[in-house]
Amino acid sequence: MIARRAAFIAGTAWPQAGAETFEDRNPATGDVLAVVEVANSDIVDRAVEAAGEAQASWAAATGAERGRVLLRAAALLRARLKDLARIETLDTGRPIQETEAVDIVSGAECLEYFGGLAATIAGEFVDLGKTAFGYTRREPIGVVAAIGAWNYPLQIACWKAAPALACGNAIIFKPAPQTPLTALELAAIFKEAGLPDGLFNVVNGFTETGRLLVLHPKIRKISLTGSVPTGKAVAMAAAATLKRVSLELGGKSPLIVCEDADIDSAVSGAMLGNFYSAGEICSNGTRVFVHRRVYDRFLDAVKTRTQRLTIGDPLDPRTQIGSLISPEHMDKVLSHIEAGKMGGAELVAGGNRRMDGALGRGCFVEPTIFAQCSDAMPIAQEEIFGPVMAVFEFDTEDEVIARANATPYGLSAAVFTRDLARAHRMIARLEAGTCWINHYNVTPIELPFGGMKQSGYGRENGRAAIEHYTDVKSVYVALAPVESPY
Ligand SMILES: NC(=O)C1=CN([C@@H]2O[C@H](COP(=O)(O)OP(=O)(O)OC[C@H]3O[C@@H](n4cnc5c(N)ncnc54)[C@H](O)[C@@H]3O)[C@@H](O)[C@H]2O)C=CC1
Repeated sequence: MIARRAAFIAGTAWPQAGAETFEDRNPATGDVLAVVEVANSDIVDRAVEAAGEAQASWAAATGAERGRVLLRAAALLRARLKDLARIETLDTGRPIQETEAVDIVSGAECLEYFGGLAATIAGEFVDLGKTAFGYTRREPIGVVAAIGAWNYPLQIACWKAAPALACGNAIIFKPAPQTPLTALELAAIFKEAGLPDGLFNVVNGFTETGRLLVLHPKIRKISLTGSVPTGKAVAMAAAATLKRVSLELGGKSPLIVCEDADIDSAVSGAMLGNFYSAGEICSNGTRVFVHRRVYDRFLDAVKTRTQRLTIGDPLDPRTQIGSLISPEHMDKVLSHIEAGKMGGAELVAGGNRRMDGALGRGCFVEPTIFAQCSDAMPIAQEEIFGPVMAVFEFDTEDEVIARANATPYGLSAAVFTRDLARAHRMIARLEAGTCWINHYNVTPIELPFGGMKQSGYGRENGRAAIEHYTDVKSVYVALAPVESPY
């Protein structure tokens, strides 16, 4: 029997009589995994009410008390890693070798990091001379809502919930409709870890449910992971109530391979930055700029290693490239590949949907490399969010920096070189919020993550996240009688 999944509010499943529903499918097979209730305005109101009721006493708890709950939740995530990774693989189509190695671990690390940090969240003392001093308090914002994308559902839920809860807020999370399952598992884990009811709620649905959250007068902040057009719509709608907004959006990031780079490492970085999760990663380095002197060597190596990748059943531990998220998304990716073929780029590897055997039931696309790309081609400008690498030649440092920055996005960038002075010089000139030197797509929780330009604003992870989940209250304390002209 296919499970029916309701919202999770005030510590319990919250079914809704007569609710509109949608089917959540495994994209690798087309099988229905669950029937999910769409949260309407009554459900969203109920979630906001539950969150508001719970938040005051959570804010009054000490940071250490809040941190202990997050640490217990992290331990439960680690204990259930295999089960959670399996659910994530069924829901996203991503290989089990990825979900077991990254998703659940990253979620647990985030809860551990902010669990540890919770007791250190503090304001500052300000000396104002003999007659006064001041201090600031870092106070929770109140009820916050977070809206997720479908590529890393559990990780996104943890990256938003951990700092929000550590700072004393209550949170309402809306997963992407393609991947509703693991947020509900996380809700159950929080409850088991002792998180008071009402502090972590889950509502499901599409754009309309998201809009209800963004417009709700009692929600004080929105954190979105999604596409650039959604980010703009959310920022505009949030202006009606002047909500605070954090946006983690898309990108078309540059990965630069200098002539003195370790080419094997650069190839590994470019493959990680284009084919991991079948390319469904916002920070991917989809524009690979290679110095003319090492261009052929790089291209030969990346072609050979890409053609060896194993496409297959996401549940098979040997599979390296799984299914894309949905037939609609696959069609979009395939049309970008067609545009690449028609637009004059040289197809070096891949370029097709895989239909053999059981793969025909899913959304499997070969890892694809285009070479001899020019900056004006659509595949060089549009975010594809699939396994498509575009390779460009360059001659000079100034030239490649200008070309790398010539995009409305600014999420990530990387430089591969053995000359560390050059690496730092180039990184300082690149317009991107998250950068790597001689690596790609590693995102340790300790480092802030986020974008510049149209890739969004606000930061997740690191101490920087605390600023985005707290308000600052300034307090002036007089130590002498009030001097007044009246
Ligand atoms: N920078 C980052 O951290 C990441 C960014 N992304 C970006 O996300 C995109 C892919 O994810 P999708 O789920 O297709 O993005 P999307 O923008 O279509 O949807 C994201 C979420 O927003 C909700 N939503 C859509 N319209 C809304 C509205 N008007 N008001 C409120 N909520 C709304 C959706 O239901 C979903 O939960 C890519 O462009 C990718 O670059 C994905 C992962 C990480």
